[in-house]
Amino acid sequence: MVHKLILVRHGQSEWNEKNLFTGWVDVRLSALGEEEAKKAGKMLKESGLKPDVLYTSKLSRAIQTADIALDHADRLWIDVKRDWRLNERHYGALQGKDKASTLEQYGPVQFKTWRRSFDVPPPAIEDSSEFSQAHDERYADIPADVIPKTESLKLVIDRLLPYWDSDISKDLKSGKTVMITAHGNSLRALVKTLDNISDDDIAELNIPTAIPLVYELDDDLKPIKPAYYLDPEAAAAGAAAVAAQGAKK
Ligand SMILES: O=C(O)[C@@H](CO)OP(=O)(O)O
Repeated sequence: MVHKLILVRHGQSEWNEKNLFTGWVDVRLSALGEEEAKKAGKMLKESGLKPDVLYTSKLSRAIQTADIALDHADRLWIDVKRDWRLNERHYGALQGKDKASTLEQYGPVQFKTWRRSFDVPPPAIEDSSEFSQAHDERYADIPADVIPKTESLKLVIDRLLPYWDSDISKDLKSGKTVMITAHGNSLRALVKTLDNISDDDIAELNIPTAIPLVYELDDDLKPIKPAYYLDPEAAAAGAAAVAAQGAKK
């Protein structure tokens, strides 16, 4: 049996537009992001893919993207599961900082290490920071010492894979088409695992906003062919724009 998995990064957020490190800060979609989500829904509908269940993070930009896209795909009614383990990578003390100024201040090597290295997390955020999630009620059921104060991609994989095993993979194996709307780095964590990408090579992988990425998986949930974007040209341009983000003012 072929198991279908659709990954969608949220549309452009207000902080993507402003070029700020975001992580767990709960910003909403920009007007462009809402448009991108609509397009994603239309692409889904045209493709004939029919998600049966939706997984999202606990962050509004992923939730909004899913709602808009599913509405335009006539699938707004499907079951939904939200979990913090699909959240964006926690960006630590970088949350709220301008990417271009950070690149200028720390230089390209440190900047890329913080953004794209596999296992180097940025400095931790203080609980007193206005951009900390230490007291955010949506995480009230998570033990305080489990709520991250910063994360590397490796730490994202460590928190995401148990959820993949306990929930997402079960729905896939039962024959459901699963759609996940999440974030640039939480999706990089998943793609790294599904495609078995090395710790070094993952640095060069960027996920564009709101273009569905489709996996066809075997019974062991291994890809039976390379995953494909529903709009490959737009995806390549979008991924290049993400890679170049720090350079923008
Ligand atoms: O700021 C962030 O949370 C992420 C995604 O928008 O940025 P980056 O692509 O720099 O990891």
